[in-house]
Amino acid sequence: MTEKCRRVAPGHNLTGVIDIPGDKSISHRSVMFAGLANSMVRIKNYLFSQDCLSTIHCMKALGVQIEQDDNGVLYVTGHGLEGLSEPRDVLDAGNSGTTMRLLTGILSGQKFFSVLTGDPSLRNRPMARVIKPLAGMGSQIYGRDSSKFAPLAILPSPTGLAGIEYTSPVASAQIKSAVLLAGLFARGRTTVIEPYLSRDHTERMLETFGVPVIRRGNTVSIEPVAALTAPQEIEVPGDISSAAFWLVAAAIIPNSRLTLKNVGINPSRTGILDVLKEMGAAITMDNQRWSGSEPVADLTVTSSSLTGFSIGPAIIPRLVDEIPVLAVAALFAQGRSVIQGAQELRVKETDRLKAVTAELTKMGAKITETDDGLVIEGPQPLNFAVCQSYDDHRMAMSLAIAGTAAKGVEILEPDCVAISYPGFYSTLDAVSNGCCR
Ligand SMILES: O=C(O)C1=C[C@@H](OP(=O)(O)O)[C@@H](O)[C@H](O)C1
Ligand SMILES: C=C(OP(=O)(O)O)C(=O)O
Repeated sequence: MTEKCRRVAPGHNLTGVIDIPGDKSISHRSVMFAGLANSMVRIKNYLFSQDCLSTIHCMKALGVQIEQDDNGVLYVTGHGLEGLSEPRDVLDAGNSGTTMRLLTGILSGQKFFSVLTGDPSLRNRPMARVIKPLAGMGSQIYGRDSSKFAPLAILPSPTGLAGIEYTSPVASAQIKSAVLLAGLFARGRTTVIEPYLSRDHTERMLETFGVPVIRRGNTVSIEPVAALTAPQEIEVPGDISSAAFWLVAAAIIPNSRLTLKNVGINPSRTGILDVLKEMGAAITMDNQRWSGSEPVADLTVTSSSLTGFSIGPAIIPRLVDEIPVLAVAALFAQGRSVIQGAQELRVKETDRLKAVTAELTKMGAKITETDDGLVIEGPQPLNFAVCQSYDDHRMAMSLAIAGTAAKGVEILEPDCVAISYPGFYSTLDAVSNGCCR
């Protein structure tokens, strides 16, 4: 049953231990890569959220065998790099930009016709950013409005794909990954150069599947291989973007202490830890270990007094999805916080700069939207408000944390949290009542 609105009560001293659900980016990639290999891969801690279910559905429609056992372990059996088959229907990426853009890279290297679509939000997100480099490799992709938007029709390339050296104007792991995945089907070397390093899960997973990857700063190159060599098992680390809500909540709500288990701490994702620590947050890291090619740790955060921060374009790719909740942290910090270079937020599930400004203003925040960021004056007295999530999961969860830390909030269209974090509200209830373990 879908809820029209959800009331979140003010909370105090959040305590407990939270098992952080699997990383969304790595979950998508694990099923895509395993689907291009030719022996069964066991995937543990896969994120069964709506976005990652979209990836499973699309890969199944492309002929990959995917089964799940009662413990939530996935068993994925592909038929090799040339083993995908023409889907009998339109592929639906739902709300997931990652599914659509990465699949566009894979599909542009196939010898069959396919069409990719998504929900109204995804059909409004820019796709020319992947079509342009892929067309440069010889792929044939057509989209709505002069190939700016989905639905996308992908035809077999008459010439086959050729490697490219592509300098991306945007630091985007989705663009980089789409080009590298197409590179698996291309003649010669494929290179992507980014202005700043975006998350590098694709590079790490390429290596796990036996593809030699050459990396120098923000430049990455691969050569095609005859076949991917699959690991027997992938264990997906917990998602630091989901952990971020609890990091901020425990940092700003007095007398809180939360331990977050099994969080991915890949350096291309840990911008949120750097900024919170610079603000004065008390965060410790224990039990550092490896989960395959990805580093993980348990994080403990206790409440403390915070000060404002100032961040610019270099760190944005390392915390791009955490900016809405970082804006919430800024509401509780002494002094001004400034975020610059975050124009990419305008092309996410909704325009997140606009949405954060509009909704936190309703709660009494002093926040100004700039062309590429936000300026937030903290701390201000905050009030209860009815706020819109814009059906954007990160907006809904950020508003829930703001309401918990302030005087409560009523969130419209609250169910979208299931896009990346289906158990979010039950975990919030549990830590608010101190009964999370
Ligand atoms: O590659 C990925 O898994 C992702 C990359 C980021 O998008 P961009 O590549 O558009 O920056 C991020 O916002 C998204 O949630 C997941
Ligand atoms: C932007 C996001 O995801 P995607 O681009 O995959 O829709 C997100 O999870 O915040």
